[in-house]
Amino acid sequence: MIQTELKELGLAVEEAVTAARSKQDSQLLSFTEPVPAIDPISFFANGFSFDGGRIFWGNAAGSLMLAGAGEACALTASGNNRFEQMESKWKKIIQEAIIHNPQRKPGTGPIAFGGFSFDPAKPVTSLWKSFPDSKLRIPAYLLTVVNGKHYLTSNIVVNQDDRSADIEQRLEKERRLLLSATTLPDGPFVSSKSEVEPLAWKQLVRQATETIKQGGTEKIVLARELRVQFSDKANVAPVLNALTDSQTNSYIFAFENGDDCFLGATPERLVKIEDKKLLSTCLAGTAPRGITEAEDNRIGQQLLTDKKNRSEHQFVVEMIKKAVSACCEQVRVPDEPVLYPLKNLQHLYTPVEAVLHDGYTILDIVKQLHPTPALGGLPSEESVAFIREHEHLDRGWYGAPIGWLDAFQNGEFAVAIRSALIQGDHASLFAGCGVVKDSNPEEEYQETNIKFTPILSVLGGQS
Ligand SMILES: C=C(O[C@H]1C=CC=C(C(=O)O)[C@@H]1O)C(=O)O
Ligand SMILES: [Mg+2]
Repeated sequence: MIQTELKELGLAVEEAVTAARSKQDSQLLSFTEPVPAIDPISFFANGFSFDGGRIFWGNAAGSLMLAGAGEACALTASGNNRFEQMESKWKKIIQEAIIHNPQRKPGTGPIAFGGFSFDPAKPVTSLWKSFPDSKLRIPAYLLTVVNGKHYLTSNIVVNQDDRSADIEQRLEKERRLLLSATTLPDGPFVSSKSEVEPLAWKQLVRQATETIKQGGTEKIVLARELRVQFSDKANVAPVLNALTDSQTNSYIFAFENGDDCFLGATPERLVKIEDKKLLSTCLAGTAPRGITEAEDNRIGQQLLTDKKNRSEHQFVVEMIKKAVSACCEQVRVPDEPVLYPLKNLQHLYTPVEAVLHDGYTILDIVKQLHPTPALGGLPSEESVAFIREHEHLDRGWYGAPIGWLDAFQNGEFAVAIRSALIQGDHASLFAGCGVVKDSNPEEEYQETNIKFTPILSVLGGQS
């Protein structure tokens, strides 16, 4: 990584042009500076015409928001060693980049933002055709809001025959557009919806419980799809706005790839790393919220002591604890879960804290953890094989890691659930649930219905 001294953007562009000419190859310049406050959703809305697509991230704590427009570079990787491929591609980009980022705040500078498919061994259908096994994008422009401060990072690929003055002119125009105030367009409205094969899905839950009872597998997470049609082409920015307003305690994410956009509001952190400190989350076991406080408390207390939900949860705790212990020291995991309340439902929640051993990166941890038994099952290989063979669904990026990493070994990935893939005037919504030996198909079906609610309601559908 070539770090430049504090300087003006124009001088940094000249330095990058000189570097491109001397190595006779393109040069990535990443320039970060503080900017006046702007709503990240307005920034996202302003970026609609930028090639490649837009990204959005709001962490569950509300302390970090990212909005990106355009694509400076894209990293893709496929197959079983996609995490390792990504790691080496990312390292190479960072090593060769010219980076001007004096304040080095997490989530600023050249970040790689994107996601992975749930299972690279499952054949891809036309539904997910524009989403590869994994893709991380360095956005052309990135707005980072960290602890209330706003930073703009411009990532520019400079070619050897570029002229500094032309680049500066283009940057000025695009930055002005992105940072201007805007009014959000109207959100989508659902004109019709259809559940994909609900009866066959309940039958599959029955089959999974039978398989579990025969031994060898203890938990299998099954998911299903709900398709919705909009009255018009859907605008994404107002959907993100509604998710941010309505889904507290959740990560709000969006990855737009060409004309398609995958977005959602997930409560499930996979891993966060900041200054070597690791946080992970065990989240599994579900109940609805009550209407009155008394009813809510009663449902919560029942959830905390319910045998079936506790077993669903415990499989996740044991697996995450083991995976984290392999790469970390000072691993701390409470003995008992607590409740994690969301707008429409509540979960059993156990946080995991640890300190990362030297030599490990966030992608190593993502590889170790994905899929946790909250999305795959236990044992992992057998449950994923069952899903691959029997589930009538192309999960695509649903249920898989989505997030970002920066050049300073910080990053955060969530598990992409409570999500939808928007494709013009229609969308597919996804929801799943942990099936254990005493799961009841009708109850699991109802659980997935509640899990559709947060995303369905912001898409303009009935809840
Ligand atoms: C698979 C999903 O939820 C997982 C996360 C939390 C609780 C779960 C459950 O109780 O079944 C699931 O394991 C989903 O929302 O699509
Ligand atoms: Mg469940």
